[in-house]
Amino acid sequence: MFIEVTGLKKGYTTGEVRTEVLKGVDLQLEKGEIGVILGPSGSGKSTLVNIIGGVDRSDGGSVMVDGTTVTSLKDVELTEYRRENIGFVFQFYNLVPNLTVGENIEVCANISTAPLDVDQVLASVGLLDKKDRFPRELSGGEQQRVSIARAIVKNPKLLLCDEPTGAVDFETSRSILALLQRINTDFGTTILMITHNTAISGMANTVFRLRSGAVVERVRNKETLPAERIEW
Ligand SMILES: Nc1ncnc2c1ncn2[C@@H]1O[C@H](COP(=O)(O)OP(=O)(O)OP(=O)(O)O)[C@@H](O)[C@H]1O
Repeated sequence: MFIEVTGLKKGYTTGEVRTEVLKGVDLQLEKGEIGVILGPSGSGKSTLVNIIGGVDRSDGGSVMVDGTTVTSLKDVELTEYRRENIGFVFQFYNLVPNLTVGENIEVCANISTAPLDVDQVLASVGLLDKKDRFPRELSGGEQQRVSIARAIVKNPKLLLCDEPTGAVDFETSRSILALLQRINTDFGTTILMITHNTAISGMANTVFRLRSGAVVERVRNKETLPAERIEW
């Protein structure tokens, strides 16, 4: 199993109030698959994905990714794990405003041990002609494609997407999802994606429904839907 989350727990203490956010989450995903996490606001989706990606720590349980027990890593090892293996895509693109499109991607390529070619990655997201533009000169959908290029230039094993289509319209969403599907096929990248949109679950191999900090439903799709055929 490529991702194996077992009994994962996480809580936060604010003042004197303790909130248990993840109450024993189990989740498995095979290598090269697409997993979708659905769930209401506050159910713990981002917290779960942040722990899998090594940006947050759990209180209990374990996360294994490609044979590495992420939950046992020391801080320095966790940074290396994240840098070498994980690409992140967020709802709001988090591009550096005073760097060009090309430079935004090069920054990530430069800290990776085996990066892909920047121009090749830009071409694969259809933005080679925008390489010298600044993020503010691009549409929302184009900025999201830059942020996807930035995430994949280091050729990550795992791409974690937190509401990647949350800020764009229907047509742009479909093209972003089609791009993610193509990355999954072309590079064999395993993708775990958070969304509010149940229509997107058709493109997943496995759909996990999170409620109040636990996976309450797990659905395996026999066939996955091409993003172009998703409707909502
Ligand atoms: N650093 C933090 N300190 C305190 N509470 C936090 C922290 N991070 C998250 N929480 C709380 O944990 C709960 C789950 O948050 P999380 O962001 O994981 O949910 P989510 O399912 O991704 O929600 P959304 O769909 O709204 O993004 C929320 O109630 C949130 O307020």
